[in-house]
Amino acid sequence: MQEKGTISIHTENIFPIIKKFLYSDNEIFLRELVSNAVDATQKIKRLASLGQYNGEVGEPLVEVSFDETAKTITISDNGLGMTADEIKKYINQIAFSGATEFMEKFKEANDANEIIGRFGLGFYSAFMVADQVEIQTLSYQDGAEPARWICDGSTEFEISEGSRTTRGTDIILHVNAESEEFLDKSRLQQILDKYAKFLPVPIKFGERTDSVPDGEDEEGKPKYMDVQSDNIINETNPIWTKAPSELKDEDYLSFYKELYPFSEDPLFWIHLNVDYPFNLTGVLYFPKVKNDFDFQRNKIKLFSRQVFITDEVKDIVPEFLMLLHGVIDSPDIPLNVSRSFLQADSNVKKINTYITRKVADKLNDLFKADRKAYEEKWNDIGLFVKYGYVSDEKFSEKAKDFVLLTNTAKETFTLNEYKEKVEPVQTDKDGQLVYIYTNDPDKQDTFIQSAGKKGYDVLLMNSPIDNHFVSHLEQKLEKTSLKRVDADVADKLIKKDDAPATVLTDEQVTQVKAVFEKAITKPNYKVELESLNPEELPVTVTMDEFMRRMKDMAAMGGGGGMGFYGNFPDSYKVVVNGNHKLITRILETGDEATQSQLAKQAFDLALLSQGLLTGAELTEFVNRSVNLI
Ligand SMILES: Nc1ncnc2c1ncn2[C@@H]1O[C@H](COP(=O)(O)OP(=O)(O)OP(=O)(O)O)[C@@H](O)[C@H]1O
Repeated sequence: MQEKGTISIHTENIFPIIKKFLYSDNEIFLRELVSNAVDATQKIKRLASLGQYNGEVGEPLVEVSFDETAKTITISDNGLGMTADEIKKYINQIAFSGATEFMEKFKEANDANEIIGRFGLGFYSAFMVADQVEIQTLSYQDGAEPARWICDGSTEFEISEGSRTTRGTDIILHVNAESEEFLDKSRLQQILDKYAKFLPVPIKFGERTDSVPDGEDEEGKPKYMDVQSDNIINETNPIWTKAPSELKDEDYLSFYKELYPFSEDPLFWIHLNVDYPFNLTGVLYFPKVKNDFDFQRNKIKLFSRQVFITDEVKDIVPEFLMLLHGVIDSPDIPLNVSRSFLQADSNVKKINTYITRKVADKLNDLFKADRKAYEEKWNDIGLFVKYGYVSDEKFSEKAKDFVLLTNTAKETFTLNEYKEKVEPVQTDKDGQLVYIYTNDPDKQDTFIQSAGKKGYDVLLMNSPIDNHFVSHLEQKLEKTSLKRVDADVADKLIKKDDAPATVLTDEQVTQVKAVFEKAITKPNYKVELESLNPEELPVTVTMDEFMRRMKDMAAMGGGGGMGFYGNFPDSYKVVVNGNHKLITRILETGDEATQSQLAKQAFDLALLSQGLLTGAELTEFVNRSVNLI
């Protein structure tokens, strides 16, 4: 048997194009060829179970080997093999409808995966690294002859009698000059670790030597001997393929350690297992999250039938769950995913929804089953529960029952509990609930104390997500607004009817205002007299809640015209408590210098309590204080 022919595509120069285009991620040739080999061993098993093959199936095995001198890499399997006719059918007729279509489409393709996936060019990825590709194969079929196919990457091929004596296939790559990096043990090991670590069929790569006990020597000491065995690089039954009932916590933890050797133990995990309307298995872990968003991204590995595809799961896993670790395996996601595919695929959207639901259910279960343990974990999970609450409508719907609020006394509440707690005291005269929060309990301590005196509770909102969380709460909660504790003096944070009456006449108000305006030389500080509780501080410096939020958003790069606010200088309100006895003192001294000194001192004290007094102003304050005592 000897036959020469032309591969049936119409465009002569297609290989150079494939080669050039695919060059960037050429390591995937190994993934493609090993996957084909695995498929071949699984197919023979299936044929046997269907009664279409009566021979010995044996233990499936795929072997990857290389020869530095001959410059070859060989992928061998004991799968179903191919007859010469099958080679012609499956290998020669490239599995796409026509070269014209390919030529048309490749222009818009974004990456190699996209081309391979769309046109079924798995086998041909071999030409990314090889000048010449050879197949030696023997089919399982009765009376089959071994066949050999060789092709140099042009459209010319040759089929002849092969030399294989056992059922299965060898794919021999004659590695090209640019790809010699692959003729290296550790490089190949690395690629296999990446893509083949959890394949369902044993993958052999070289041999390993183990030292095993071998009785005792004359002196009674234990003896050891070296035993050679196949170096199997993969775990054929990783935990996500097993039923949760078969697994113990240790199994999940040790798998986690295997995936992320240097990480702390995860907080908990979710075993995913669904077969309708799409097929998906996996284990997602909740890591200990520090307050750094990006650092731990891309920790979820995506598999398709145990073949690693990518760790960029952006479109499959909801954005807010990108901090999770673990694996997802779905045969409904093709081996060669590309970004444009993922975005368009309806299964992907369903998977996304499913994962969101599972995560929400798990959190809800944890919360219900052991609230104390849940609260202890809140430090770590709070970040993504809040992230999910603000960014994902479906999640938010469920999370409203287990998202927690923490106050400055470190007590935690659900949204409902908190509402009940503060409703009696923190409802304003129009029936609007006002939640008060701090984002910096040290800096805002004076304000927190004042709010406390009025019986107000202060929430802690000092994580990176809290800016968004606050706005979102305001949208979600009925008749509720949130104010930072320093947005106004405590008396005015929540508008009530019982404001203390002013003791000053209009004329006195004007007089005091003038004193302060003269004493305060800083720009953008606007003086206002208010009639507050006499116990309150004589002067308080505040920044309007709305203005501050706009500026915060502008600082975080928020779009929608926020940049406009960023250009405003900070502007503050200087609230002078007209009912404080200091004001009476100011009015009583006729001496302008003393008036100014008292006003300055009170103003600086207000700045000082908020950490706003620094540099030369601070020195001046200290000197003035020394003079006063
Ligand atoms: N090791 C092998 N043993 C038996 N048949 C094989 C082997 N490798 C390839 N084949 C045959 O060649 C065909 C074409 O392989 P190729 O990798 O190009 O495409 P595919 O596996 O069908 O799709 P994909 O693009 O997903 O890899 C396979 O479907 C299979 O029939």
